Amino acid sequence: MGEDDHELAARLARQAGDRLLGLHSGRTSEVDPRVLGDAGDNASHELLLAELARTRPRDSVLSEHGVAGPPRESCPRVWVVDPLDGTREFTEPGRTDWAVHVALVEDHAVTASAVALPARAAVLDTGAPPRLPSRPAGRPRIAVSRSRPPAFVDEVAGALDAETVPMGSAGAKIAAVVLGEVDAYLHAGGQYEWDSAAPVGVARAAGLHASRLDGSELTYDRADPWLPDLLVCRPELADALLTAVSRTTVETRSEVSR
Ligand SMILES: Nc1ncnc2c1ncn2[C@@H]1O[C@H](COP(=O)(O)O)[C@@H](OP(=O)(O)O)[C@H]1O
Repeated sequence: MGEDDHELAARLARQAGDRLLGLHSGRTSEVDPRVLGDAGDNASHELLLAELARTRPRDSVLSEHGVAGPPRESCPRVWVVDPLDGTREFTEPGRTDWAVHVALVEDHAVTASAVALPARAAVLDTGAPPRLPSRPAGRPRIAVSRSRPPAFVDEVAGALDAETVPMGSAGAKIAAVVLGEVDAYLHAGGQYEWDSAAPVGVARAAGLHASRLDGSELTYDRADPWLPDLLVCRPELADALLTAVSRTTVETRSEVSR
């Protein structure tokens, strides 16, 4: 029997990650970060699209950098991929908070996915999700964007006496929750389906809570891929975090600001 969808997602995320690491090893200090970031986005995107066309020719693909395969509207299986999440961090020497996302979406839900963290030599996938470690004693830790931390998070952190942990890449932040390095990831103000589909699939498979900030379902493969806010956290913190978010006075959503 050939690879199942979980195995395929994991293999493609790993291979794309290896290709990205290869670009790092050929780097010289003179390389313009924007050129390196674009080279990474393109190389990973091309690898993922070529392999998906070869192994799943009847499926549709929605990538941050383009679409492929049959039209999404008529296709029951859609791969939602982010070839390089955390492009900025990828270009900064020594950082490990960047990722490759590969997710299969059926009926608006993620049914198989993988997140590669190439600089940590790790791939998390829905076929063999990691076991959530028990939470260490101490204040809760909330991962937030290092470049665009949402203003309301300080209010939420205050309500839970939590500390915030700035980090790049939605995939790296959700992986940090899955691996027990932080307890939650909060985001608002803008994102697209490819930023969260694969890591949310892995988080759910590992038993974590994942939702919009109002507690509603995260749904994928919609006509408009804009998906501006989310909460991923340990299940025991979900009620407290959703309540704290609902009580914030700072604007939590900016659906019009893309
Ligand atoms: N306000 C916003 N609008 C659109 N995309 C956003 C955004 N804030 C974060 N993102 C995207 O979400 C991903 C993680 O962001 P962050 O590191 O700030 O947490 C990044 O994806 P890419 O690196 O694939 O572009 C970033 O572009």
